[in-house]
Amino acid sequence: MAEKTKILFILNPKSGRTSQLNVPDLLTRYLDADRFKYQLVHTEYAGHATELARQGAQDGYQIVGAIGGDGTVNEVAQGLLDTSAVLAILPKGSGNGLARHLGIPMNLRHAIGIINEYHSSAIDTCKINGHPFFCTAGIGFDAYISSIFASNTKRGLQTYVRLVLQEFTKFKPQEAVLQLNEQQIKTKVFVVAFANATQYGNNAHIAPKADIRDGLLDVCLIRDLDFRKAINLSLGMLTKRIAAGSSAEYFTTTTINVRSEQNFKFHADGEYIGEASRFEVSINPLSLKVIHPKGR
Ligand SMILES: Nc1ncnc2c1ncn2[C@@H]1O[C@H](COP(=O)(O)OP(=O)(O)OP(=O)(O)O)[C@@H](O)[C@H]1O
Repeated sequence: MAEKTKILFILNPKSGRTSQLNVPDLLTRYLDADRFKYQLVHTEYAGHATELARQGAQDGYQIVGAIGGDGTVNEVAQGLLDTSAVLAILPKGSGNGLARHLGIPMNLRHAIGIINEYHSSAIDTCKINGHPFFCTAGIGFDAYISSIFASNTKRGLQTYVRLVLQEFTKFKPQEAVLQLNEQQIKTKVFVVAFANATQYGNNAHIAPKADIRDGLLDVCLIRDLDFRKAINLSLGMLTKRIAAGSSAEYFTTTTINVRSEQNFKFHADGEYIGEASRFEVSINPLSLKVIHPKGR
């Protein structure tokens, strides 16, 4: 009999839907026990998932599964960079941007079914000032919101929307210079989003044309926004029609540099990282293997 494939599942107990999900029970019932043997570990602090994933890959687990939201997926995926282990995602977060992009079902039973099929391929990975990201990163308003969100005791979509509405009028665009494709753009910046995947999570598609395997970053520049344009933009994100609107401009590139006189806050996969006045964002084509539904 063929040897079973070893999976290490890493669960973030603090992520998203904390409800009555009984992950051990779901894994026992629905993961194909003839094909896989697994171990389930819980994170104990922020950043722990990266250590666990790296150790798991070193210990010979062929698959390392992230059970959580984009923050957990980011941490696990970081630990798998430069290893041969394959990333699996069981979405349990509030946004689940990468899982949604890859067509992984939000229902955990069905997501386990995708692991059972074990169809995988490589995706691009990116870095912003050395911090890996796999879905989106950004400077400006989205990072400003993630910085407040990080210190909020309540998470979830409702909190996020409330913060956006509350903070929108307070936020002032800043001057910056963008350097990409031998082009220099000196402009006010409300948001610059760097997209590997199409969405922030929750089906908010900031870069509807982004292809996660094309070796290119999709850059979305929003110079300034009034309330009416912001509503249009939000609707555009949800209907994947943002590119047709006038508030957002799009570029594709392999590297982009941004500099400014003032600091910008920045995020990677929705997690607030800090502030800087210079940014280098780059892409490493097809550098991480991920399990996803066939054809995605
Ligand atoms: N045991 C832990 N205790 C406290 N924080 C943790 C723990 N494990 C992970 N974290 C942190 O929890 C944060 C949120 O995780 P995650 O992003 O997966 O959930 P989410 O915010 O609900 O989902 P999404 O990003 O999809 O909206 C991450 O910043 C991660 O570092």
